[in-house]
Amino acid sequence: MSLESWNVYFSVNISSSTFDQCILLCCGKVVAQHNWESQASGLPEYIKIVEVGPRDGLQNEKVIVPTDTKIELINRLSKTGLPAIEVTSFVSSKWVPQMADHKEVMRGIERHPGVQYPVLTPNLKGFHSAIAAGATEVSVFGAASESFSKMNINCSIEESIEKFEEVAKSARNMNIPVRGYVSCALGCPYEGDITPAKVAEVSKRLYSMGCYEISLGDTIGVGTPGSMKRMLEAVMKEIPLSALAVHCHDTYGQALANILTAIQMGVAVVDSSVAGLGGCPYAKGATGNVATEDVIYMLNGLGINTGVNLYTVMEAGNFICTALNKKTNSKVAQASFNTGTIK
Ligand SMILES: CC(C)(COP(=O)([O-])OP(=O)([O-])OC[C@H]1O[C@@H](n2cnc3c(N)ncnc32)[C@H](O)[C@@H]1OP(=O)([O-])[O-])[C@@H](O)C(=O)NCCC(=O)NCCSC(=O)C[C@@](C)(O)CC(=O)[O-]
Repeated sequence: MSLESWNVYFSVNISSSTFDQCILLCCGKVVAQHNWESQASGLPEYIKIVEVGPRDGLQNEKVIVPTDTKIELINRLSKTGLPAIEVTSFVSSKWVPQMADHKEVMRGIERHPGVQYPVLTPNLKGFHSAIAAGATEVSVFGAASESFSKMNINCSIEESIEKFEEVAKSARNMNIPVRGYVSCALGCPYEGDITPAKVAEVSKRLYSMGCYEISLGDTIGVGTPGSMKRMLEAVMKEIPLSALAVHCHDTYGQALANILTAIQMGVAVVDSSVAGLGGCPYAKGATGNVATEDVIYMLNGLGINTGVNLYTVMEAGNFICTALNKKTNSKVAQASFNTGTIK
């Protein structure tokens, strides 16, 4: 067991300064192993994590989360090294009551240099409110399924594209970057299978209107590495790889495998949610996003840099789970709690 070979064993609590870099032993068991060799395997050297917990993670919570708790969560996440934290949605409070305090959250957070704080804006009304509240980046959110588009944003795909074009035009005039989501990229709660060609078509339209990045959402977590590969192959014919992100829910326990498939294909942006919180109010039964902790743990093991400190993300996860009185969905956090490495 030598330091050089990274077989470093810790029998004490996780050290925040070394957590991202080392092999970890809890109670005599190896729980993490850094493997520099895999950097030579053609995987991206850096993966950007887009933290969607404060928005996607909380939007489905039945009990309204106090605004101060949301702000505290975002402030904690801002100190973890995460490069992007999705803060809230400027949507109708009748549709998503949990996001009704969007202005207060946006105005209340501490912004850290180098961290992006995007917010969801489905239309011009949402865009103008977001900008007035201080947003400096927005996301439009479309779908590759007609039925989901109707259920989620009350309009057809075509109508949604028209609304997004208005947002994109205003954003361009104000130098505001726009991110684009394509939901149901691997399946729809109402229509079932969605063709990769449809995902590619909607993605191309969002990219052509100026979205700098297209996040491909497995909204209900039904995808597998096989369907992820087929979908990405279709989308990559239309959009540069550097403009693609994946957004995987973990309903069927496939999220990490799907993300690994995507990064093996060169995707270098991954959405995730602290403590695996989340779900879409218009995708019944879909569980949370892949947990940020679990993604970072996997990427650390592959020797891929994220710039994110796993320990402080686990602390933020612990904070929000305590506030919500629920158990974390992160396997990594669960394992760490069980072995007493985080209290
Ligand atoms: C899109 C709308 C607003 C259309 O809603 P609508 O009812 O069709 O809109 P409307 O233009 O007819 O307006 C109706 C009312 O909504 C208001 N309104 C209109 N626009 C806004 C706005 N931006 N912000 C606040 N209020 C708004 C408007 O002012 C009016 O108010 P009223 O006169 O009745 O008092 C509605 O359908 C809505 O809010 N949907 C919620 C969608 C949502 O947030 N879904 C969850 C996020 S998407 C997701 O989770 C998937 C993702 C991104 O994570 C990726 C993945 O996993 O796949």
